[in-house]
Amino acid sequence: MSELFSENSRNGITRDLIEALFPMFEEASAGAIAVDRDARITWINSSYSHLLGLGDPSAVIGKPVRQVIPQTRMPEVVKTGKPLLLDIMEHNQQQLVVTRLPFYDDDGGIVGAVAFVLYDDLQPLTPLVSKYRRLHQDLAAARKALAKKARGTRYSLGDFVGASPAALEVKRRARLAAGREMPVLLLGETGTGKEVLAQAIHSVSARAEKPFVGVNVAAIPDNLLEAEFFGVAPGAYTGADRRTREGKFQLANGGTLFLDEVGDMPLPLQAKLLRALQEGEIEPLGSNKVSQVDVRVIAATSRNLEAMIAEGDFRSDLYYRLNVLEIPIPPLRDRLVDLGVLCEALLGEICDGLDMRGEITDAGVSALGSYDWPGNIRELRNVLERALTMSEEGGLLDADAIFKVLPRSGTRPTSSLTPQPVRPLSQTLAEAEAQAIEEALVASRGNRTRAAKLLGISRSVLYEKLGKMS
Ligand SMILES: Nc1ncnc2c1ncn2[C@@H]1O[C@H](COP(=O)(O)OP(=O)(O)OP(=O)(O)O)[C@@H](O)[C@H]1O
Repeated sequence: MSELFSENSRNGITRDLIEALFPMFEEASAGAIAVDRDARITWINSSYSHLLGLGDPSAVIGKPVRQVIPQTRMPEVVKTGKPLLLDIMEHNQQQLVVTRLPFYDDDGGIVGAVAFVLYDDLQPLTPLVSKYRRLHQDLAAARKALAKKARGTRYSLGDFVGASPAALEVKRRARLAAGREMPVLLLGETGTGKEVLAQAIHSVSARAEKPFVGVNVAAIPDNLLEAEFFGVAPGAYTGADRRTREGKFQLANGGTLFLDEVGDMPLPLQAKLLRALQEGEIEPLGSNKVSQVDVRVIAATSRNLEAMIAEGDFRSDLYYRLNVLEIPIPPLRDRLVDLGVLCEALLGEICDGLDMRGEITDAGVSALGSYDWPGNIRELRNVLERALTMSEEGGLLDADAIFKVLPRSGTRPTSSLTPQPVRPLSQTLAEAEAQAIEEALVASRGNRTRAAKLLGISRSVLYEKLGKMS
């Protein structure tokens, strides 16, 4: 401590208080350092010198702090006299959360500055930051939903983002579907935007002012599905409500019923659904009265219904009834050219209502293109959200930021249930290395200097490795 405050700056009650508090801060932090008014190191504690990987801490005393910690902003604090209360600093590829405070002599002149490393690992903060962002997103989504409440939908056709020929074809068919009353079948992997599209079709159809009701068949236990779809008559079974419970068909009357994951519907219910669609009438559970409903059905599935029909798991008559207009939605990996516009739209959504910007560089977009996106746009959104949470560049995502959060595998993850043959370690390592190099080259658009930098190796080592790979 004696080295920290000079003799003439140690007077006064404030100074005493600071001196009393200092050991507590120092102990609670992951490291502390002080500089004089010329930003030269006057003191560094052992935990910080250990964290920075310095051999002998006394060897750095008197040195300009930038010489030892290139990214530090202590010179700025000494110069402006303004504290930097929470800052993220990178040192040797490690992110540190730092607080820097100036200190003054009794005449108000700046004597130097002190810094505390509050966290030497951002990981513990991730849940907090994510939670904060999620709350803001929920708020923004709730506001958006309220604005669209009259329509009962959150999405319109403009929300299905994409300018590739495949995406434009999807939108063309959706517009066609909106203008007609026929049933629509949306086919696509998980996260490709089936629900976005179903809501969009409804919101530009003649039924737009009527309810849009969605039901995910896969999410409801089989024994509850019938009640969920067709409702329950009062006292239908022991313990049933005395009042009528409306099913999704009644709730959607006049509007659109979106049947998500229709391929997961058990066969007995398929028969009842077919009747409801053919006759336009439903029979609530425990009732012997049928009632008329006017519902337009949009169904969706990620399963191969034709294969299910061949196996006897899906009724072909129901399939033909649902599949009057089919809209196949391509997986993201088949329309990678849309990555740029999708990122722009998703980053805008993620940052909506937050005091931050979210942007991605061209190299960041190329890095995203090296992955095959089994979870499609939902997964893309999650990756961007994670990258923003971890980003240090004020929300600008470059290839480094993307690779930090992108799942390692460039191909679909193989099922853990499928035992993989054990191979020599050298072979596995060589493959992993080749993949990392490929990813770096994709991210750098073939620029080898940049690729080497991304990989943290010299250009010559990269050339040597490329030579061995070819
Ligand atoms: N074309 C798109 N443009 C913009 N955002 C999209 C697009 N497709 C999907 N999304 C976003 O991806 C997420 C998943 O979309 P959605 O729920 O519609 O997918 P889904 O195909 O219905 O998935 P699942 O089959 O798992 O229910 C949502 O956050 C949605 O906003």
